[in-house]
Amino acid sequence: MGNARNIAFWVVLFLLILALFQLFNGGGNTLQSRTIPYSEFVQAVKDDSVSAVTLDGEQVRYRGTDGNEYITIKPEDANLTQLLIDEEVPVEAKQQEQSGFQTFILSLLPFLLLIGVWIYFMNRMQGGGRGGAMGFGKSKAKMLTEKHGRVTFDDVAGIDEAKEELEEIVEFLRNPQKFSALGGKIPKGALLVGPPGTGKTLLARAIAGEAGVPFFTISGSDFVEMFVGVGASRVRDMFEQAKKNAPCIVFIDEIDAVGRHRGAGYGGGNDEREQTLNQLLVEMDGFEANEGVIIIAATNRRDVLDPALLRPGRFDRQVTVPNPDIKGREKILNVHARKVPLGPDADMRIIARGTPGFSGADLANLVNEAALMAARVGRRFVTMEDFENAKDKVMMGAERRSMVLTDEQKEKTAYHEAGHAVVGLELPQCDPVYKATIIPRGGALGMVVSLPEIDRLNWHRSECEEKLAMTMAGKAAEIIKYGPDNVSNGPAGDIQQASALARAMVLQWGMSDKVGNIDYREAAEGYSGQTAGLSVSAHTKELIEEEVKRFIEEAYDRAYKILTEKKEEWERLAQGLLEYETLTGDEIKRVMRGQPPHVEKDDEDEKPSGNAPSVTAIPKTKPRNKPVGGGDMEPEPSA
Ligand SMILES: Nc1ncnc2c1ncn2[C@@H]1O[C@H](COP(=O)(O)OP(=O)(O)OP(=O)(O)O)[C@@H](O)[C@H]1O
Ligand SMILES: [Zn+2]
Repeated sequence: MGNARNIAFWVVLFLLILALFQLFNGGGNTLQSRTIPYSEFVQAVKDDSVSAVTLDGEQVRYRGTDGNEYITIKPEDANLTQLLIDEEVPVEAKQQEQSGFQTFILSLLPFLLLIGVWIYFMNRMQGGGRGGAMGFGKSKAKMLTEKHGRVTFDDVAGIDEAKEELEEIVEFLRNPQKFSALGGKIPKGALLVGPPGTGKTLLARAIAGEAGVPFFTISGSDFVEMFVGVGASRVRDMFEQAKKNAPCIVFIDEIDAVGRHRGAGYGGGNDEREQTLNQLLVEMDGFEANEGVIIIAATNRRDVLDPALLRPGRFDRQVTVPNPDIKGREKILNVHARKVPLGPDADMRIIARGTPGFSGADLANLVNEAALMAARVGRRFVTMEDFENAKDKVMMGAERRSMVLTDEQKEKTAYHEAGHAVVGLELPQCDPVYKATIIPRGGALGMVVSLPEIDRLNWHRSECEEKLAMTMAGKAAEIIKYGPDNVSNGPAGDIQQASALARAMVLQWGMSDKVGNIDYREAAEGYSGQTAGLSVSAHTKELIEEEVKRFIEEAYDRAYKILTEKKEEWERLAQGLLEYETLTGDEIKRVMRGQPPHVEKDDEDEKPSGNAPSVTAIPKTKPRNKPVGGGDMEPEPSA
């Protein structure tokens, strides 16, 4: 019994009693008027015991100073007007005659109103809203059935291991008797762990869809209420509902909202949350695995969960749902592309290649954006170009064609981006340059995109060095072209990327022989005063700084050298970008050779840029590959 619900109940009851009291008190006034002889009325007027009179033909009503109402009939010969004037008695306008019934209803009005309010309140508390959210003590779980669209394993792609691990649950739900007859141990709960948007909800729904059982969904944060006891009673109610509908699946999203380590709460013990969590534990222990209720919870913070949740008999099965790899991305794209008409050139493999770090939800969004782009220009199918644009939009923000750039800014951007591209193409270990553009997008004035052919998990030092050189090429280009005095803040994004990569090389990956194979990241945090860190000698600190700087400076010099050697090609590419604004990998190569970017169909046999290079994201330390060279900052007025 939710406390809050009780309080509300008593408040409403109190109001009702108050209303009834009022009714019998005040109501009496209008209902009981006493009829008196006219002479008595005249006497009352003279005695000043009349507060006001109402005239209605022969009938005179008046309220006496005693609070009662009287009625009298004026005899024909009496001069009432004169009497009222003499005695200065105010006359009130004649009231609308009301039937007895109307009067009755009217007097009941406040009472009815209160009943209405009361019913509304009780309804809200008991979840009168059909299939919808339930209030206070009731679980807020929403039940999804096949009416809401059936989701099956076919709709979930790219996370095959996770699917396999959950197959067993589907089997069990389809045929609980078979399992219990064999005395097999059925998991009561499974915990899906993984970053946002990787399809945890989808997976849980697919289990329900495959097994053909109802699916209850609730978010951990729905249990968290300010009233003590409400969360716990919601948990209880949720389990009751689930048992009634067994076999079924209960999905608790963001379980960390309730499931945080007890005692390690925010700002010291949170009674309500702990009580809720305890209730959850009690309920999970309280039902038998073969009752057919399976609890699936999702979190991206396994580390904060209370260990009690992970004990056998609770969420003893843990399934990792990672971001998809390149193959997985292709499959997910295909799943979502089923719903849109594709142009003949649309190749999901290439898109998968260009979207490392994208989650399933990001990819779904990408396909949707591409379809919108096609619709906007009135095409009936979605082309590769739409996908490209959608990808750039998702990654970098929308194109800002309307942004006014001076010719000078445009030219500088063109030389800067051409610098990245030329160095990227020159260095063999950089990822292939896929595209260069000087159309502003998001916060960047232009960018060079390079795509790894496969997801890169490890990096050699020489590759890192080449990547650094490509990143620093933008700045080198600006200096060669405009001189050190005229370098802009354009390379700010590059410098940030280069610093992050160089630091990782030195502090984390042991790529500096001088610093050695020691992970100094914690110490580096100490630098910025965040943590005490472990103590590092002043000498080592200097060494680290020196080495980070050396990697970057050497990369810069390398880029500078390449650009001076390849000055002509670079110049041609910059001019080409100024003319065409966006060039693909093949077009870039042609323009650099001094050919027109677009070739006639018949000699288009070149495969997408062979072994050309590029800089891209720093592996693992960066969430998503931002185009290198990309993120060139737009000049900020103040910066
Ligand atoms: N593996 C996948 N296969 C197909 N579609 C996917 C996949 N992963 C995500 N999606 C798409 O992304 C949408 C959102 O995914 P979902 O809500 O299941 O992610 P989630 O992991 O539960 O995220 P969160 O942790 O933010 O709740 C899905 O409805 C689906 O369209
Ligand atoms: Zn740049």
